[in-house]
Amino acid sequence: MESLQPASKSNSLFQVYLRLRPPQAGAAAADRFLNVEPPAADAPSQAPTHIQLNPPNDRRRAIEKFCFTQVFEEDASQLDVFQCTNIVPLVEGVLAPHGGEGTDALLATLGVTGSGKSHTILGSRSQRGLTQLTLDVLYRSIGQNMVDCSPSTSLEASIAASDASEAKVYTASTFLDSVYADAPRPSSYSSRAPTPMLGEYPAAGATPQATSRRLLNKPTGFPQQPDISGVHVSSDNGSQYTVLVSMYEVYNDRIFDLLTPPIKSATTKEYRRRPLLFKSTELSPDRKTVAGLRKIICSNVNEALLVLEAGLHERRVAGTGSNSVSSRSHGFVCIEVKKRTAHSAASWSGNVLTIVDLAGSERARDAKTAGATLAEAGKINESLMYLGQCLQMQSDVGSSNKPNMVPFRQCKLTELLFSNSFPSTSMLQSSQFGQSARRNAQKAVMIVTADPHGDFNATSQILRYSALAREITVPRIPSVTQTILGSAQADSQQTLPSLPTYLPAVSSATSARQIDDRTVHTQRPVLASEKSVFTKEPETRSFSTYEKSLSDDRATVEIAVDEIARMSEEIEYLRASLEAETEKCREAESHLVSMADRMMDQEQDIREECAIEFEQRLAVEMSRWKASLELEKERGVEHWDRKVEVMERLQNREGENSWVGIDRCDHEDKENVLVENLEEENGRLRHEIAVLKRELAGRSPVKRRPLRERDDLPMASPGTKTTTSAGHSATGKLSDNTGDSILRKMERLRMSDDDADTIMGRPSTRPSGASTRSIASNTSPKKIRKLSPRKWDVALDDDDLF
Ligand SMILES: Nc1ncnc2c1ncn2[C@@H]1O[C@H](COP(=O)(O)OP(=O)(O)OP(=O)(O)O)[C@@H](O)[C@H]1O
Repeated sequence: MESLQPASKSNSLFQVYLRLRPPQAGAAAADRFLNVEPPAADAPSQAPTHIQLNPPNDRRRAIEKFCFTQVFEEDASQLDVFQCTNIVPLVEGVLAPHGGEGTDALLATLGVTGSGKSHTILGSRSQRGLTQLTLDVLYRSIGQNMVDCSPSTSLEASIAASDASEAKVYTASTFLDSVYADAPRPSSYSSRAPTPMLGEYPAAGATPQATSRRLLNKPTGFPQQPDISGVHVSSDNGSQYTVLVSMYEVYNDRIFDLLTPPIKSATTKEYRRRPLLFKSTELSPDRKTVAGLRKIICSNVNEALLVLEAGLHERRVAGTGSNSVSSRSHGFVCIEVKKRTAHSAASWSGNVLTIVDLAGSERARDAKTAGATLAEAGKINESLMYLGQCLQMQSDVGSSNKPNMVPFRQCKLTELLFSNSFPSTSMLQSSQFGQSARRNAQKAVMIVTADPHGDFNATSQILRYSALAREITVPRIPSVTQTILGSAQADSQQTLPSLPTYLPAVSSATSARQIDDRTVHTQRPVLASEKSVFTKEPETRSFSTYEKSLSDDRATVEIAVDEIARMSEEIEYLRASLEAETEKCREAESHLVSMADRMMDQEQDIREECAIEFEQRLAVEMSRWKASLELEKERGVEHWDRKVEVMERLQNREGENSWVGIDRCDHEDKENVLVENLEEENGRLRHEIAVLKRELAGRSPVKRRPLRERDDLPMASPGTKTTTSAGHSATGKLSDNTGDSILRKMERLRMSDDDADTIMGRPSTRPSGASTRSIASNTSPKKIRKLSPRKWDVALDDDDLF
C-alpha cells in the first residue's frame, strides 16, 4: 500500500475526500464491495486514506485500490466531515483577514445517486450540512465588521455599481418579503421541494414579484446541530464586509437563477425561467461570471439560511428508483464576501465561496427513470463524464506548458467549475507583457460520496476519475492453470515430492502508478512477474531416465502455463476493453437522448420566441397600417377639398375675364388661315387660267361654248352664294366653287378685252354704262354666248390678255 501515493498537492486542483454512507435498510453485509484499508503504521495521520474495491461475484475482474486525501467511514458525523475537510481554511481565504486579494473557494460533492451528496452539503431535518456550518462560521467571523444594511443606506446601489456580473442586488428583507408568507410554517422543516416546480404557481398573488410564485411558509427555526461555536476564523478589522447570497442550478446544460421567480410564457402558459449566460462582462473581461443573477445582501446567518431555503425550494428534484428526493440539476450556492476599507466610499472587492451539490450519476435500469427524467439523467451523466475527464487531466495543469489541456469547455458544469481556475489565453498574453496579474487560483475541496452496498459499476467509475491515485491488481486465474499444474503436481508428487508448487502472482505492470497515469484502465496490463515465475531450477533427482521424461513434461507444462497466462492476460485485456467500450456506448446513448431532449427544448424555446416576436411584429404592423390608413384618408379628403377649391376658383376667374382674350385669339387665328388659303387659291387659279388659255387657243370657234355650259368644268351649285369682290368669297367655299371663280375670271378677262378695245380704238361690244360688276352678276349665259366668238377672236388676235 505504501507505493500508492497521491500526486504532489501543488499539481491538484482539488483535495478529494471520500465519504461512505451508512447502509440502507435491508442491505446485506455480504454485498459490501468496498473496504477501507487501515492506515500504515508510519503514516503521518491515523485517518484512513485508502480503500479497496472488490468486484462482487466476478473473480475475473481486477481488484482496484484508490487513494484519497482522507476517507470518512460510515460512522463519520457531519461535524467530522466539516472539521477534517479543510473548510475553515477556505473561509479564511475568502475573508482575507490579513489584507490582500484573498482566494475564491469551491466546495463540491460528487457521487452516485443516493450516495449522500445532498445530505453532506445541505444536511437533514436534524443535522446541519456543510453549507449551513460554513455560513455559521463565516458570519461569526465577520462579527462587528459587517456593514450596516438598514434600508436608509445606499448599500444596494454601491454594491451593484461594483458588481461585475450585471447582478440585480436586493436586501434580504425586500427579497424575503416577496417569497415568504407572514404566517410561520407550523409543520416539519424540509429544504427540498418534492416535485419539479414548473407549472405549479397560482396566478393570484399579493405583490408584483409574487404573482407567479407560491408564497412559502416561513420556517420557524433551523437545526442547530452540530454545534461549531468553538470554530472561529479571524477577519480584517480594518475593513467593512457584506455578504451576498445567490443561487443557481445547471439543468440540461443551461443555467437558471433559483432566486428569480419564473415568468409565465405567453404561448404555453407555463411558468419558465430564462436561462442565464456564463460570460465575461465589461467589468470583468478576463473572468467569466453568471450574468444577471439576483444577489441578496444577507446581514446575518438567519437571513442567509432563509434565502438558501427559498432557493432550494426552487431546485428541480424528483423521485426515482434510486432516491426518493433525487436532485435533477447541479445546484450552486454562491456566498460572495465583499470587502472595502472601513468608513470609506471605496468600491467593493471580494471573493466567492461556491458550494456545489452535483446531481448524481445513475443507471436508467436502476433508477427506473423514463421520459423527461431519463433525458435529465442522460444530461447529468454526460456532464459528469466531462467532469471526470477534467479531473483526470487536472494534474497536467501544474505544468505551465500545458495550460489548456483540461477540456473544461465541453459543458456548462465543467466551465463553471474550472474556467476560473485556469488563466484565459488573453490573460496569459497580457500577463506575459506584465499588464495584469493573474488572480489567486481558487482553493477547491471535493467530497466524493459512495455507498459501499450500492451500484458497483457506477461507484467504481466515479472513484476511478475522482481518486488521487489508483492501483489495479489483476486477479489470479486458477481455474485452468491450477488444474494443469495441480495434475502435474499430483503426478510428480508421487515421485518428486519437492516439485515447486507456487503459482505466478499475476499483477499489473501498471500497479503503483500515481494519478499522473490515470489512463491506466485503458492501457493493456502487462504481467509483471511473467518472466520470473518459472526461473527456479528444479531439484535434481536420482532416477535419470525418469528425470528426463519428467523434465520434458515439465517443459511442456511450463509452456502451457505460459501460454495460459498469456491468454488469460489477453482475455483480461479484452474484457477491460469491452467494458470500456460498453461504457462509452452507454454514455453515447445517454448523450444522444440528452441531445434529443435539448433539441426539443431549444425548438420549443425558438417556437415560443418566434411566436412572441411574430405577435409583437403583427401588433406593430397593424398599428402602423391603421395609422397610415388614417393618414391616407385625411390626405384624400384634403386633396379633394383642394381640387374643389381650384375648380371653384377657375370657374370664377373664367366667368370674370377669360372669355374676351379667348375670342380675340380665335379671331386672329381665323384671319391668318384665311389669308393663307387665299394666297394658295390665287396661285392655283393662275395656273388654271393658263391651262384654259392654252385649251381655248386649240379649240374651233364652234366648240367654244360658254364655260358655264361646259360639263368638263365644275360649276357652282344654284344655291351657291357668289360675290364679285376678288378674293372675298366665303372661307372654305373657294375650292368648291372653282368653276364659278373661273367664270368670274373669264368675265374679268372680257372686261379686259373691252378695256383693250377702248385703248386700241375699237368700238366696245358692251352696252354703255354697264359696269364689270353688273356684267358678271347680271349678264345671261345666252348673251355671253353671242359675244364670246368675237371676244375670243379678239383675245386670240391680241394674244396679249395678261
Ligand atoms: N451519511 C449519511 N447519514 C445518514 N443518512 C444518509 C447519509 N448519506 C445519505 N443519507 C440518506 O440517504 C438518502 C439519499 O441521500 P441524498 O439525497 O443525500 O443522496 P444524493 O447523493 O444527494 O442523491 P441524488 O444525487 O439523487 O440527489 C437520504 O435519505 C439521506 O438522508
